[in-house]
Amino acid sequence: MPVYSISHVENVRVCVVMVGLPARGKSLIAQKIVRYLSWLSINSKCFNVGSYRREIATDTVVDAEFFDPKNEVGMNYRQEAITRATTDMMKWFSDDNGVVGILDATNSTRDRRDKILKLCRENSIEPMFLESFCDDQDLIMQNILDVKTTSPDYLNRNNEFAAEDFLKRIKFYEQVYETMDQKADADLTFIKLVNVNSQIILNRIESYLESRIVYYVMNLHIKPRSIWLSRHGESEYNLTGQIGGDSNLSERGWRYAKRLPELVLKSLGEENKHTNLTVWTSTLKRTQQTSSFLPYKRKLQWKALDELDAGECDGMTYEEIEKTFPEDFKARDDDKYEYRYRGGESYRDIVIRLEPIIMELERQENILIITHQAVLRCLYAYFMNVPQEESPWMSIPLHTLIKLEPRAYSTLVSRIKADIPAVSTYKEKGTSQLGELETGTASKSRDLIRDSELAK
Ligand SMILES: O=P(O)(O)OC[C@H]1O[C@@](CO)(OP(=O)(O)O)[C@@H](O)[C@@H]1O
Repeated sequence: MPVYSISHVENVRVCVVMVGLPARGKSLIAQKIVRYLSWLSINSKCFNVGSYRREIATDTVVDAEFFDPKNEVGMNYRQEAITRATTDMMKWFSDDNGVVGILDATNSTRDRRDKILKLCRENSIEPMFLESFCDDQDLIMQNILDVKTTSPDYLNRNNEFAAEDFLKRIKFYEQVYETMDQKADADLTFIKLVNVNSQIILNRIESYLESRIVYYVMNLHIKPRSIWLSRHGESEYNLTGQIGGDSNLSERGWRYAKRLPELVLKSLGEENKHTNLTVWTSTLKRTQQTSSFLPYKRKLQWKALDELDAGECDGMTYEEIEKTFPEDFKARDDDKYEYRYRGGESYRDIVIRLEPIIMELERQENILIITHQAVLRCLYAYFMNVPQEESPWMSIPLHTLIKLEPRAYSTLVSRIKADIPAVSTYKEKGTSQLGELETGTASKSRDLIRDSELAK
């Protein structure tokens, strides 16, 4: 049976129109919304007007003066770029069943916003304006240094030139910028974030989909932090190849539990060794036993982090499942993301129950999560933007600590192996056999996670 999501039930299509001066983190917010909604299977796409402008304005110098509102050449190119972006977006809504399109540009004047509004209304798309208003000079400078100095606009330019030129560009935009206003824009649906989220103004949020986006952006923060992910140590069920259950750790699993504090310290590095982590586990014994030697006071159990419920297959090996329920076994291999165990769950079901976890993770700072193979795949897929058809097939070996460092436009991944062997719990498509013993040190070619991998 198909599982419906909000976008099927409501039949609403939303165009999120970003608003704000340059260097206000608009692109970052836009990309995060797309990643979050895509993870929830809501068809969403970002249309970055700057990329369109770079494609067309190739025969002119693009420096700060290009953005002078009195510069006719610049204005023409910018007009052409927004026209192309909105045309592509409308085409995407109709041809590709788009649900949430994000128009990532400054959209800084009321005149420009009125035109977009009109276009949305003509195409029966709900416009929702999302302004990032920021007058905190430190935040602005940080954004310029983090992002703009690496922008394609400043290829082969040094950072000093880039920062100075960019400040000039902002000055030109300030001449015409009109912020969203509760009186002047009273009829519009909008969210106004003031200095990231120190103040949030909401106006006419109507659909459920819009309210999900509001709730998500309200929880975002930009403080640097890391998230550590680990499967529990090898369990007794892992040794016998049985799935599910609530078994204890094996002798090697306990060894991993004892080694884990050392791995975490190594990953924190000397200068951060006193960082206080919060540890999240599932309610199952194997994750709690794995966390038992960690010196951190705050340890929380989440039911939502429990392993995929295998229903009638709980406690069976893959071979037994293939013999007892051959059709189910094949159906799962054919579409592992959607397949729901008899009386149990699918990967899609896990994603749905993990949503509050993702929301809380966005709010929190340094968290170490000890959970299970399927759950970890889903969490990893969110941070690394892994497509649905791939995520259930990712190999996430036992006895390995993964560190994620969310950055402006990517998430940095590193991992430390404990050097304690463990069985493989990885089953390839088309077989009921599990892989060979993991040595706990070597990387396997099928691993989708590579050291220092970057995900857009
Ligand atoms: O989706 P697949 O690849 O079957 O992986 C999920 C399975 O991983 C297992 C191990 O085989 O996780 P875990 O080690 O956390 O118990 C099973 O319990 C679970 O059903």
